[in-house]
Amino acid sequence: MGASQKDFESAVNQVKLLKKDPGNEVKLKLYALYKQATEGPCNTPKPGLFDLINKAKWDAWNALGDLPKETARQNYVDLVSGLRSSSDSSSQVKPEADKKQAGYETLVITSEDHITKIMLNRPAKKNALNTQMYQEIMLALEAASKDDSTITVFTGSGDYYSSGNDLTNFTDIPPGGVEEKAKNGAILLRDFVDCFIDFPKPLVAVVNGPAVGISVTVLGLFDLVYASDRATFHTPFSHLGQTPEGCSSYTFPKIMGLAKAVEMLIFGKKLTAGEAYAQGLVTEVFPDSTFEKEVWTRLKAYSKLPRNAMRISKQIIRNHEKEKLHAINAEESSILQERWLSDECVNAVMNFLSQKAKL
Ligand SMILES: CCCC/C=C/CC(=O)SCCNC(=O)CCNC(=O)[C@H](O)C(C)(C)COP(=O)(O)OP(=O)(O)OC[C@H]1O[C@@H](n2cnc3c(N)ncnc32)[C@H](O)[C@@H]1OP(=O)(O)O
Repeated sequence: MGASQKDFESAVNQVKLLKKDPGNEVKLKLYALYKQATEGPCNTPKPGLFDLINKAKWDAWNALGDLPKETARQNYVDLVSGLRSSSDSSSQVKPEADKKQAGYETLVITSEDHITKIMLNRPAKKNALNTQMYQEIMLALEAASKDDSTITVFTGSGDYYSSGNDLTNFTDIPPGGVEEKAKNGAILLRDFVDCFIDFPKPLVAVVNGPAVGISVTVLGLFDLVYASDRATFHTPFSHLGQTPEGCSSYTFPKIMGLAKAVEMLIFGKKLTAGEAYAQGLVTEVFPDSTFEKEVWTRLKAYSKLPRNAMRISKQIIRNHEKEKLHAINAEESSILQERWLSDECVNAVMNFLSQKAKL
């Protein structure tokens, strides 16, 4: 028998009493199930691109499609019951969690010296970007665009900058099947890259180690890229049956010339930091032993420059390309939507997942 209205109302009240913040992904699930259980399928207009929080809520609700109200009610009650038991058994907060800015689970965000630092924080998975991390990065960029920092910095925790898209993202198939999965992935990718195209302040990548896939391609949208001499830059798209994203089909040929861009984007040539510097993708390379010290000294000095002058200069330099970049991003995302359904891509991902294949 399904959950009664009373069970549902009691679960709604229990959510308010949870000892531990369940995180954004779970909160979105709760929101979507609540709306579905009380109002049925999503019936409101899609919020605008920059209304990130309401858009994330709308996407979550809309993703439930025609799920019956009774099932949504039951799923809500089950989810809350799971949260209650995990909240009760883990009320001792881990020291690491204390350091993180509230609300983020996959990132550590700090603000100091007028610099907002967004650190990718899944070191055990080489900072692979799962769905939650994509969403949190979009929220973090929106917040950084409005805070009082002058520059925003991305870096990775542990030995990697990032191993790119988390290939296990492909395993979580929604009720609408693989087509819906690919469609949602393309929407997420497009929204994610749009945030980088539109980011108004100087954006800096502190590439502390190897970078793979989408963590490399979006570098073409950054304003400074500092790399440790341990970093490498790898876009193994053909190996994965995939195609370029992050506007790299446009920015890479423009930055490094067609021949070198083809070597990376079609043939998957992995570049050392020195090669990436020679080809204009990296601004400067530092010895790993002094990387952090040198880079942060430099950035702290830059962060004292007048905020508005830097923002307006970025606008002048970048604005005339914005429309083109949005169009390229839309095209790359829609091509990838098809690619993700291809045998080539499915086989490559299965290969990674089954054998933990090294590229
Ligand atoms: C929705 C938007 C979609 C946008 C699309 C973007 C396209 C891309 O980004 S393509 C690039 C995708 N990335 C990869 O193909 C990299 C795959 N990973 C690897 O080849 C290797 O893991 C590595 C070379 C990065 C590191 O090798 P190493 O031997 O040093 O460490 P591992 O033992 O392999 O890794 C530790 C741990 O982390 C997991 N992991 C690492 N990278 C990923 C990843 N990209 N996706 C999922 N999981 C990853 C790895 O499986 C290990 O996990 P376990 O400890 O559980 O075995």
